[in-house]
Amino acid sequence: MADPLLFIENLSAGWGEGLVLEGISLRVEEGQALALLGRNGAGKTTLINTLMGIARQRGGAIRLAGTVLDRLAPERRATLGLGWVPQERAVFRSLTVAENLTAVARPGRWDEKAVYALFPRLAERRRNLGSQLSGGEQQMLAIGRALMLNPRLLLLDEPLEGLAPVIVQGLLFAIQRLVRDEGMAAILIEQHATQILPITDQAVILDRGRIVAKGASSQMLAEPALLERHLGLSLH
Ligand SMILES: Nc1ncnc2c1ncn2[C@@H]1O[C@H](COP(=O)(O)OP(=O)(O)OP(=O)(O)O)[C@@H](O)[C@H]1O
Repeated sequence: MADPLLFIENLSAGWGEGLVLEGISLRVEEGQALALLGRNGAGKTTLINTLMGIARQRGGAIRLAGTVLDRLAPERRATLGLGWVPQERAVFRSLTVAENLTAVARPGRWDEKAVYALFPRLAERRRNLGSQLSGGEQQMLAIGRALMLNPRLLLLDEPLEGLAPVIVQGLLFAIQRLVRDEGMAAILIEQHATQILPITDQAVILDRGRIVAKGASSQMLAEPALLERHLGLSLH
């Protein structure tokens, strides 16, 4: 059988000597979007940071399209196809929007024009500096910049955090276009399960560093008791 796009088996990882994640196994196929859910401190960011080679992998295996990532530097993982949008967005504040995008460009389907088509707001702001953007615009730019790398798998760490509801709706719509219409494979971290489950294919819930539930996103949406138990959500 062909390798999945992302294959994680029995992964344990943490920071320094501390272990945060244990026994994590999951896979993401080409064109699939995975929701990574869990309460504060469950280990979601640690998992993404382990994929990027920033948190420390202690055991298990990570493969991207068959290539073992385990000991590779973050830059190498980006070159192999991981497009990471960290929680803090980290746009270049002293560069314009256009410069932020072209600074990291690699050839492929995603170029400046394609990013502006996905986020028309960025086209209007293309001559503005990173420091002049609103939180929502910065998030669009951070996603656009990751796309300019023409990644195989996009890793979005809480892209909706701290944004006004109207901005959240716009971003969700763009992310939906990306994963549904463009078939971009992605892992999306989100605190609010009900926002992200409708636009993803499968979901994983982490609790205290372990996977406590896994399945089709549609199935999870249909099980409010499960979400309530693991996420403390009330959907009524
Ligand atoms: N950069 C870091 N250095 C050291 N420890 C960290 C770091 N980032 C996270 N941790 C620790 O890892 C554990 C899991 O946190 P993590 O941020 O992965 O959870 P999370 O599910 O992403 O939560 P949140 O939604 O609050 O970001 C916590 O105990 C946290 O203190």
